[in-house]
Amino acid sequence: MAPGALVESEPKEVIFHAGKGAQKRYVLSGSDLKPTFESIPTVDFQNATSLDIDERRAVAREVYEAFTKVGFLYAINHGINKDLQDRTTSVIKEFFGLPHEEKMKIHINKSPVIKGYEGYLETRLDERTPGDLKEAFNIADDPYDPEQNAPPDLDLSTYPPPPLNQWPENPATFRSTIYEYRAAAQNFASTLLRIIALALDLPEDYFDHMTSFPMAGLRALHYPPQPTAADDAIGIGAHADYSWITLVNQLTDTPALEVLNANGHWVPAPPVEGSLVVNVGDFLERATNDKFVSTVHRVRNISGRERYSLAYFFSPSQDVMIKTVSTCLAPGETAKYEDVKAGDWQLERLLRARVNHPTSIAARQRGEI
Ligand SMILES: O=C(O)CCC(=O)C(=O)O
Ligand SMILES: [Fe+2]
Repeated sequence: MAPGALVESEPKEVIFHAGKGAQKRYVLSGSDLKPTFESIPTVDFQNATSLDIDERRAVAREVYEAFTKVGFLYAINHGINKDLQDRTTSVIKEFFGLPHEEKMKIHINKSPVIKGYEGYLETRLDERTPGDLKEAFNIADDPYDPEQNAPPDLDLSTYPPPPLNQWPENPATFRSTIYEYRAAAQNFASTLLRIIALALDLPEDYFDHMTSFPMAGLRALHYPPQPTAADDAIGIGAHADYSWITLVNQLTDTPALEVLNANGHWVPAPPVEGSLVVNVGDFLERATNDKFVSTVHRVRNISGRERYSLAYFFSPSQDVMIKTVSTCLAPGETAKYEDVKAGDWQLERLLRARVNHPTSIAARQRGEI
């Protein structure tokens, strides 16, 4: 290269998956730079359930700031205790350490709702890579799992016949521990829903109806170390979440999560002991007419160490209509999005992201995706 030639150290655009498919964001520099975040704020939820409304409102103001400007926050004092976190980390590590054939017994292709074990390179969010360098275990809302206490009047006709979730035989305490964690995460999500309602100037119980049998999924993840900074390697390609909110527990101290700011720069979100990463998903972005941002993120494990994490995706019950919240529209302003049924919208996105799954192939043949 000639002396003085420009060295392109960063790609000029970032490609990510959000909404209906691949989108682009330009990487800005110099005078093009916009005001945007450079770090992830921390919000203390100690007072989120205080008996004093002013204290609850103070938490809501911080959540409003974080969700409008960043779309991500670190939550502390979220109520998931260290003992449960340690036991959860331990069963997850043990599960991923099982022989491949053992994990394949519960492969997602055996579940009509794409739940169970998913191996390395099976998803590919970034088409420039061979696939996402991670393995995962997924569960979702499943009325046939007694631990989920489905309401007696739930319309089962919207669910395929059992089995939906698939559980490994080992470790023996895997299922009970994962359900214990799910209950704790759901508890915090319910608190958060009330704080979000306050932040949007709504009655605190405004979103409570969404939780009668929420689409609450858990996804345990294992990312092996990837070759340092290789462009064609990624743990999970850049994407926005199809959830209402996501709670990510970075189970170990391995940094790898990165969040995209408005300038197309990646801001690290390293593990902070005792915290959960909370991010806005596409449903909440839609309902707030883009006031809260469903921010793009990715996982790149260049630490040289194994990384484990556990994401809890909270979405409303299947039959809830996602409508624009009135307080998010200025007088005369119209909603950017049409109303959608939560279950239909989520399923479509799930199927699009798993092109080779039998349920996706069948939906494509019927022209549904
Ligand atoms: O592992 C993480 O930190 C994040 C995972 C994630 O973004 C996802 O599963 O949607
Ligand atoms: Fe995500």
